[in-house]
Amino acid sequence: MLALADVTKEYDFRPVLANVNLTLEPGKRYALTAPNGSGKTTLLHMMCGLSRPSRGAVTWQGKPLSARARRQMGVVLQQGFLYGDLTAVENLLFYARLYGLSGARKLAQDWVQRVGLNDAADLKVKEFSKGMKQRLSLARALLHEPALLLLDEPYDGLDRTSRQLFQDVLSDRVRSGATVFLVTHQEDEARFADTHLTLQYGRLVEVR
Ligand SMILES: Nc1ncnc2c1ncn2[C@@H]1O[C@H](COP(=O)(O)OP(=O)(O)OP(=O)(O)O)[C@@H](O)[C@H]1O
Repeated sequence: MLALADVTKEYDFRPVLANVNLTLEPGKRYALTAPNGSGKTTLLHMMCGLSRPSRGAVTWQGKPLSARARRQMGVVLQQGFLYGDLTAVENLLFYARLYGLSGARKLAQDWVQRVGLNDAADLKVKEFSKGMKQRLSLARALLHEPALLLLDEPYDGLDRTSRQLFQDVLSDRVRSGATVFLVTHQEDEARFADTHLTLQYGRLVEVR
């Protein structure tokens, strides 16, 4: 599926990532832990096509990242991609229609329930707490059943119940054959991964 070949990223000629090579496999969990400012978000943004490498290539099934490839991905990033003036259900409906999914309303309602937001289904998202927004972002990212899920510190600020919910939903997706790539500051989370990665001086290395 997604592969990075000799990917280097510089900001104003300052290297952040150097010659990163990575090939993701279906049905696997990856965790990336590394200190603040080491380039984790930068890497994730290149993986989902939000930013381009300075050198090297990001490919999907051997071809350059296209809009079609990006439809195979679900992302939970620091920016939630949610509309504050829409309710939880309306947000999911918006994305379901954007993806051209059939049974959009039922799907939106099911996902609101799946992430435990039933009581807040018709509340505007601007009235949501951070944890509620994160739950809705997870639902938004999974609506279209992506083959690859990329998450940037999804557990940040979540209570134990929300965290367990995330873990359950992610495990469920992996069992269905999806790949999960998780950036986290929580080393204990990395234990659940098939592959634990870190960044050292801009290079991606496996933690053994
Ligand atoms: N758009 C940008 N322009 C210039 N420099 C940037 C930009 N984005 C990130 N950087 C720099 O690149 C480096 C890596 O940033 P990045 O956000 O990828 O790190 P991170 O590992 O995700 O950090 P954190 O754990 O704090 O979220 C930092 O030094 C940061 O200042």
